[in-house]
Amino acid sequence: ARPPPLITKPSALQNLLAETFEHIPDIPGAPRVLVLYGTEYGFGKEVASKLCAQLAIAGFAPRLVSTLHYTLLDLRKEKFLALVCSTTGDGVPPNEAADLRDALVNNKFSVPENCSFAVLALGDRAYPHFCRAGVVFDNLFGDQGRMLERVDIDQEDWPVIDDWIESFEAALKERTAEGDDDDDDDYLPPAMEKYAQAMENCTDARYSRTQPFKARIVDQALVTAPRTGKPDDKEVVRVEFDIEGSGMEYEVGDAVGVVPRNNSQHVTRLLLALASNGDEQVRVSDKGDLITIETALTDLLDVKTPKAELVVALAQNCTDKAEMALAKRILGYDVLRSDGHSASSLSDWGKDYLSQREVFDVLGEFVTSTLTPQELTDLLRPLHARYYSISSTPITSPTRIAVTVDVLRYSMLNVEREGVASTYLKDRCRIDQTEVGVFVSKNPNFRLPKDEDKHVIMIGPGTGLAPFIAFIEERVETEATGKNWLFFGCRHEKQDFLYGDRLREYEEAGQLRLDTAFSRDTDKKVYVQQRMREKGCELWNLVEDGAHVYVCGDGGRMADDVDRALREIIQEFGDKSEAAAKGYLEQLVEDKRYQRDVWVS
Ligand SMILES: Cc1cc2nc3c(=O)[nH]c(=O)nc-3n(C[C@H](O)[C@H](O)[C@H](O)COP(=O)(O)O)c2cc1C
Repeated sequence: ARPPPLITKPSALQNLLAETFEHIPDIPGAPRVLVLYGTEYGFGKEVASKLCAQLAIAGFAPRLVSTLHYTLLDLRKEKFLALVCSTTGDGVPPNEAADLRDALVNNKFSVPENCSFAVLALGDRAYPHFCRAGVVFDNLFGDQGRMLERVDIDQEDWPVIDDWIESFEAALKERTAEGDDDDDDDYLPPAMEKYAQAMENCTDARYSRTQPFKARIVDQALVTAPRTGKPDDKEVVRVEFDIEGSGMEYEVGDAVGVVPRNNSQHVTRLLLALASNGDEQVRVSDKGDLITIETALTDLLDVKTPKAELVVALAQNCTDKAEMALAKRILGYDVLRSDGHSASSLSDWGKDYLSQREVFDVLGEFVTSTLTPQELTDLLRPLHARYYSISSTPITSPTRIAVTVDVLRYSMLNVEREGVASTYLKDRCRIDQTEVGVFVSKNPNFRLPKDEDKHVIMIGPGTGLAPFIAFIEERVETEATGKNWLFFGCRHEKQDFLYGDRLREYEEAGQLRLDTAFSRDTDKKVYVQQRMREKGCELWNLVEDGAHVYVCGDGGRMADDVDRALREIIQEFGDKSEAAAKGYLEQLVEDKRYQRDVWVS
């Protein structure tokens, strides 16, 4: 799992929407609502624009403003405020929202009592600090005016976003209805006409999850040794896409979004469970086209991860006592007497239970319950794009994008399971035959130094090596004079030393300093952070000499361990107190000399 969808070029529709609501006039009788957004890649603005459109239709006068252009003190004049804010970097607000956050902190300012606000936080669960920027704003705003609980959005989960928009609108209506008698229910801002027309005429030019570029697979090669059948086998594959003619551009450090397709065997078994032949027509969203259930299950829906709502629906029409009891245990309440429980609530036991099962397993537990194809469609999550760090450089491959994919296969409840996108790319795509939907996802917080004489220190165990193979290639191609130093780790040198030969060649040519930690080849387990500590003095000297430090890979233990090792090295060799070492590292982050691209697997 990786970084987010990039809106490479804002679509004509998006521009128009944004323009419309940036200049909306004050309209007598229409309550003003300030819609602030903080975005790095444009999704926040897209969501905020949609919110404005819905509010305008509902008779409000929304004003769309970037957090960059908003003066904190003006909040005293607002009655209603919605903030849509994404999280970027290593859990920080987008650049354009950083000043507003600082202003709130420095002035100890919270939203005044007379202003009702709500926060929609955008993020991605694959990151360790899920939706942290939205959480921070929600806390800083204080408790006085909060009209709705904050909602945290995982990737582009439009159904949840739409629900939030609906709740926000309902809360506004409730508040403006009280004592407001000049409400004009028929009011529609004149600009909406332009908007409606644009909706019809507009062709969306960007590449995104919903409109990816169809890229042919031109290479696919294993970069680990062939599998031996042992439980700790690793299987990593390099896949190359041809993006010629797409107009897409990328830089090293960027990621590519891959739109996967589900395994047809998994689709078939769900169709069998529904007693469907796959041809029934369904709509995946209210405004979506009619498509067959087979297409919906193959291309648009997550057929693995069950939601609580699925259990609720199955419990509502099952006829067996044991099944009802199971539902009650999973949900923590009896669906026939919901007692105010929300459809998405689960007991702790239920969370654990569902986390170990796929949709098909859950259907199998409720055999007396039947769902129609449309009902199941409504109960499944959208199929998300998966993001992979790019392992090629446009200097040598401007029309090809390579990714390094860890193929996910595991056993759960004694059944063999597999990841969606990784097995799609490895097992179900063919060189020169398959076209895969892709789009570039910019990552401006993970960039090589512009100055080629700066040193770079890269820490990337496992598939965390993926972007660094491109970093190194680019530095070699551009004949960068700064040093390149890589810390790599994996379990076994012979089995899973990705790109081992290539890295050794760079090392032998004097283009790379390589330190490796093969954790299971020795009696005592050894990891990259130990190698860093062993070389602490040299590492410190290079950092003092202006080196940029990069970490990529598992954001769980590895990223924390590496961070701790860096602080200890700064403390010991820089002769600093613990607090001073922490401050030194924070300054490196501020100066964009310590950049991390980490995810939770
Ligand atoms: C480099 C990078 C870092 C990110 N870091 C986080 C993070 O720490 N926490 C999180 O919840 N989401 C993170 N995301 C995901 C974005 O918040 C999410 O994709 C969001 O929809 C992007 O919205 P925007 O286009 O308005 O910036 C990150 C995305 C990128 C590209």
